[in-house]
Amino acid sequence: MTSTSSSPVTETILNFIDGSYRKGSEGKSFPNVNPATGTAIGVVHEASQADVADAVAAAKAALTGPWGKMTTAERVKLIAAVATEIERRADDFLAAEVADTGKPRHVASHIDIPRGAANFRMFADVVSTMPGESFNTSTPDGGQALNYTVRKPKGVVAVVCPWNFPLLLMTWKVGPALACGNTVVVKPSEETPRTAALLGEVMNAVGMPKGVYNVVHGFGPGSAGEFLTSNPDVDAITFTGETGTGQAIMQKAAIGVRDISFELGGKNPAIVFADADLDKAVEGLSRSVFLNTGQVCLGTERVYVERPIFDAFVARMAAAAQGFKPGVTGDRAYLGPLISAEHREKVLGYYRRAVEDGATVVTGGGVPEISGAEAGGFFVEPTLWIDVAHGDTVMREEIFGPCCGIVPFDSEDEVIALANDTVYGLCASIWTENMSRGHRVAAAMDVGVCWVNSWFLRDLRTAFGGSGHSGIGREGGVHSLEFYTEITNICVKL
Ligand SMILES: NC(=O)C1=CN([C@@H]2O[C@H](COP(=O)(O)OP(=O)(O)OC[C@H]3O[C@@H](n4cnc5c(N)ncnc54)[C@H](O)[C@@H]3O)[C@@H](O)[C@H]2O)C=CC1
Ligand SMILES: O=C(O)/C=C/C=C(\O)C(=O)O
Repeated sequence: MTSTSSSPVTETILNFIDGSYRKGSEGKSFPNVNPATGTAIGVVHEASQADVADAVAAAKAALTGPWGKMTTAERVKLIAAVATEIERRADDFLAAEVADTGKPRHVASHIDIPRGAANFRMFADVVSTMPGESFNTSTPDGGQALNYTVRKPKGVVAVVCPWNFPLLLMTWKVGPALACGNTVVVKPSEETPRTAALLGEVMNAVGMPKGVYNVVHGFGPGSAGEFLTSNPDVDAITFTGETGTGQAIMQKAAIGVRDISFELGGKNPAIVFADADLDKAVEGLSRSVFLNTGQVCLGTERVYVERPIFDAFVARMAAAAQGFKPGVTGDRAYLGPLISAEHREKVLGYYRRAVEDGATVVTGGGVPEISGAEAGGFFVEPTLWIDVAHGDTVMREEIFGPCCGIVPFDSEDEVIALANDTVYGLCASIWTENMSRGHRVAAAMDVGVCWVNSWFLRDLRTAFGGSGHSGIGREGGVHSLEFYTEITNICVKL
């Protein structure tokens, strides 16, 4: 990405290494495709192994340069300036994110871009107010010792990102990493390279020292992702994406015993009790199934509904689903495309599989008829299934599309067992007007995050992450400090 243009849509997208934009040293590039039209709209310069090594070396050197010598107050001021600059350039970030993902502008302008800024501002606050820990300790000779901790940055952090909320998920990691004094090398998804590249301009504009923030473009295996995660000068790896990719990265992290933080896939359940406020439940769950065209790790793909309201709920959800309009850009009800032709093929494979396994399609189930510029986009219909069995593939595997299976249940114990019977453990939502039940069932969910009568309601200070195949570790607020800092305990004999 050039540092001067304000029209990112047609730009060449470059790596950002040691404060400068660079082509890949091996001359390789790949197209950047707009998923809403299926057309190439840019060229991304792929980083070679040598480029990735340069980025890591720049990040390592920056740790002992002006960045490493800053006080916390100076560092936090710079981080807050990054947030302000993202806000000032919100239109550029919005254009870049919409071009890469095809998502509705109102989604990117209300979720992706503001969170990009908030992730820096919140972690600047957390680090400024970070308390230390101390203990007075009795010693064997009848005296006293004082134990206290100091936190230090871990070093060079590799940040490997997905394509569904590119700026949001990248800054969710870069914000705390920098606030804690680390340096980063970011590997954005090959599908969505623009906002990570654009953030380099922001870093230079606020005076971030060179080498603190670096971006390398490319793919996973045999490309920038693998080059980065296997570089021995990377001290820690934070990753959001597919569970299988997490396993591959974990193997690389084992060499050199590097720390990892993983936020992986999910097969998130929702439980709707008969006493739920149906309006609230349908509004919340249609958002959780269809927002971002279902490409949300927190999205709901299994809905359990208490039998007395099952038919009414299904009818209301079908009406809500039909309100999402794939391909109708500019309409408030616009349902964006899936990220790529390949991902659409994967989702359509699940659509076919559901029917083969005996599901009844309540609505959707295929590819919408679209004319005009969006005819080549990677759209699918919002889809709901009933008559799905617990063991069906579409009820067990993460699909990452705008679809879910809806299943009736008869008792609280039964539904808790069904909801928890998965290898994943990212999130759940419970819908009931009986708050004792809400608290009780929420606590029984084997997940990292459980919402009651809401979904994706985020307070950035809270612990965020998943258990089982959904991840390792928690980020958010002070929890991020556990991953992005190393503690030295100092024991002073008094
Ligand atoms: N937040 C989530 O839970 C997400 C889940 N997914 C799921 O994952 C599926 C595949 O999507 P992808 O974009 O291919 O996800 P992915 O997990 O393969 O890719 C995420 C990031 O990891 C990088 N990567 C891939 N393999 C790597 C390796 N061996 N070493 C280092 N880096 C590597 C990619 O280049 C990208 O930057 C989707 O169909 C969807 O079901 C995708 C994105 C986000
Ligand atoms: O709010 C967040 O921090 C994260 C939201 C979404 C995801 O993590 C995801 O879809 O991967």
